[in-house]
Amino acid sequence: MAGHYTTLSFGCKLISTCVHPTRRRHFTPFLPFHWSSSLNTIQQQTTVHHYQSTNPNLSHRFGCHQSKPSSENPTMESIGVLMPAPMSSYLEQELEKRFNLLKLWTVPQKTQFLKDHSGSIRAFVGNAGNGADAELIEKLPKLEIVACFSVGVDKVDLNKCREKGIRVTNTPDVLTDDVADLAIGLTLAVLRRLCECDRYVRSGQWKKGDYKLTTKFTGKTVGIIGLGRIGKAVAKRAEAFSCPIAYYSRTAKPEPKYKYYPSVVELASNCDVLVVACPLTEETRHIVNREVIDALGPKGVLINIGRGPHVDEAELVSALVEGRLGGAGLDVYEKEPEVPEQLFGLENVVLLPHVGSGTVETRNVMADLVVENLEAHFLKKPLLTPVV
Ligand SMILES: O=CC(=O)O
Repeated sequence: MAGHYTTLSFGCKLISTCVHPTRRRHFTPFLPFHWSSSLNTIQQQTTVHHYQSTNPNLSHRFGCHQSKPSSENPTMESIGVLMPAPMSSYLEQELEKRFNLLKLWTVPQKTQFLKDHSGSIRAFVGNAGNGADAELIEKLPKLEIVACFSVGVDKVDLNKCREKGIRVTNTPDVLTDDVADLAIGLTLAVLRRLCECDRYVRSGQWKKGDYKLTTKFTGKTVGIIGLGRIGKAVAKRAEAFSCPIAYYSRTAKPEPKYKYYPSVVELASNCDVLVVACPLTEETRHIVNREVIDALGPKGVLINIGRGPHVDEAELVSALVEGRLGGAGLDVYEKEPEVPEQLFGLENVVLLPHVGSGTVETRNVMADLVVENLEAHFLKKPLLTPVV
């Protein structure tokens, strides 16, 4: 390792992946002037997203009143908003207040239902697992906007949307902290065997002897693929654990504290934690392949909080089973909710059910953002977080 990295040597390597919205800016529209001064004060103490929310919890926190929803926009009630699967009861409730919410999962004859309502469906709400592919988009001739209840838009056919002039929004920023927190949580869980220790206590094994020694996190080198919002948030947290930070991205960033590597293999060879903080695209599919896994080696740990297809899962499984990789903390998988069963018996692996942004607080703010993007669109105002 170059520079200050050369002085450090560790008994363990870590790789982490996460998704991030590379092209999104911090959004500040609709911020009333009187908020600005209170936000400035709050920002000195904590991370605050400049986002005017109808979420009463946030309104209370920011000392401002809740904005009025649908009553001001009665014409919106006839707009059909299609939701393919349950995502958040709060989101459903807020959409139902404003629009004609059509819950596809509640109807048995889905094809007929889509035909019957294709004349009124002008919006689609997707999430990480439920997107709008070309086939669905073709079935909805009146579709104007796809609002994703997720930061990742890999399940939406963006080209088709561009071609048809359909707008697309996502929920960046508001989930960054949770996803980055989870990356650190998974890292600690794998290195310190937190889940295995918990099982040890619950099964009564502690009475027969102490748990074995584990691996220290503080000071390990964390490598990040893609230094976007989530990548930077992971880096910031890892810095608090005195971890040197290294990263890969298409071009070097003005982050002199962090060591840049021009390839993922080089990064994996030179770090203990590798964070793939890039969106899932054709370019980043299987960005963690056999070569990267081998470069990480038997003391390395892969943490994936991005998308399953960032990693060649078959290669990952065989590397873990054969002991060619030190461990893995996974929140995402190639064919969710299917998880390779070969991983179930491995104590150096921690498996989560895609819960990166899954806190009540964050999901409610994400829901507000979905609703406000839809409202902005139908009121012909600028979208808060446009992708297309
Ligand atoms: O995976 C979750 C998201 O993209 O928000």
